[in-house]
Amino acid sequence: MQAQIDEYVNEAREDGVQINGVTPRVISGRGIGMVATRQLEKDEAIMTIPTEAIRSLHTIPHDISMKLDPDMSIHGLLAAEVTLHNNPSHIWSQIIPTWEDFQNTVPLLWPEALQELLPAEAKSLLIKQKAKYEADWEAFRTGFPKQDRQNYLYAWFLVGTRTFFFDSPEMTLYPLHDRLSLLPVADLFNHSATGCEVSFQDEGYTITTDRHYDAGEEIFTSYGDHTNDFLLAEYGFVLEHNPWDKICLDDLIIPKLSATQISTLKEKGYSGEYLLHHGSKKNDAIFIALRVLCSDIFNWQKFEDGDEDMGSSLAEGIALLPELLNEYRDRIAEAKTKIRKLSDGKEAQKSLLWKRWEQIETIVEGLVETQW
Ligand SMILES: C[S@@+](CC[C@H](N)C(=O)[O-])C[C@H]1O[C@@H](n2cnc3c(N)ncnc32)[C@H](O)[C@@H]1O
Repeated sequence: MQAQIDEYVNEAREDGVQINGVTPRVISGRGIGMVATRQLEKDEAIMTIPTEAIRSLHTIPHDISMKLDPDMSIHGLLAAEVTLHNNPSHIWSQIIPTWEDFQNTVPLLWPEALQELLPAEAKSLLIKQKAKYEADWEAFRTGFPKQDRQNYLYAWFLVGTRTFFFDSPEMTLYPLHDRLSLLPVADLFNHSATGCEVSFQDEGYTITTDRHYDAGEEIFTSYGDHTNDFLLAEYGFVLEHNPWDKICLDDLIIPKLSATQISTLKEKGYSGEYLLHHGSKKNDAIFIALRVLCSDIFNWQKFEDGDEDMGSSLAEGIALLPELLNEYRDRIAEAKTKIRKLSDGKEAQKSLLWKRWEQIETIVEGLVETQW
């Protein structure tokens, strides 16, 4: 594999990519990652990718884009190009994750019985992801009717898990989440909660060290301040230590809300994603939902005017938490029992899901002790 990785790097260098003090290596449990080849100091530019090497909307070949819906997402277009031009003998095809790698880790490719057991945040992300994929697939198969659904899904995931945020002027017509680009070699950085800085200027991208690194250390970028449910649904992994991790209480709170409470919360933009962690603020969606839950009439005007406690509705909302967390403990135990008994699904899939529930259990136990 290292020979293919080296060839991929050499090809990128020919396209103007500059690599300084780092190199890709196979890393146990993480596919390929970037490693320091020497001691690196903070603020060193370890990689530059010139604009000519960036693949995005502007590089989609005309013979592909002309057959596709002009409103198709950039994600969908890049996946179309990867599907149609993916040449198995090309070096990129030899180093990227396989279909089986994705099947093991990415919930969208798991059996439904296992998807049903995802925690609330991951499950709601999965629903959105399915809708996006179906829209892109529909557009792709309309333009290219002979193409295979699985090949497109594979390409769609490759793109989804290895693209960078690209904020060029032509991107302004697209939603933020779809302003995507593919960058050679930079797509081999793995994620950690904090990592090297990725910046974009007119000349291209630069990746700069965020701290000192010793030779041999793995070098990460951060894909964002994501929870482990997000990382699981979007990228197919969870971090062991994730300061951005949160638990989602939607499944416990929403069924307890009346229809009127649900519509009031929706109207005010708090219809879900009731996430809780040690650092949750009193004006986060979860506390607002809890306050609405225990007040007959929630006075939004007073709340929006900054009346923090409004006749102690905050204290009443907080008082609901111990019972909710206890209920969550039962849900966790139930989910773990179901995973253990499930005949569907591969061991790798089940053990990743199990691990996520164990992490949630640890968070819940910590939150039970928290004084709000
Ligand atoms: C941009 S690619 C990074 C390169 C990738 N490891 C490879 O072999 O091609 C993103 C993918 O790498 C893996 N990954 C990234 N960060 C990881 C981490 N901290 N732990 C485990 N897997 C990680 C996940 O499979 C993710 O979807």
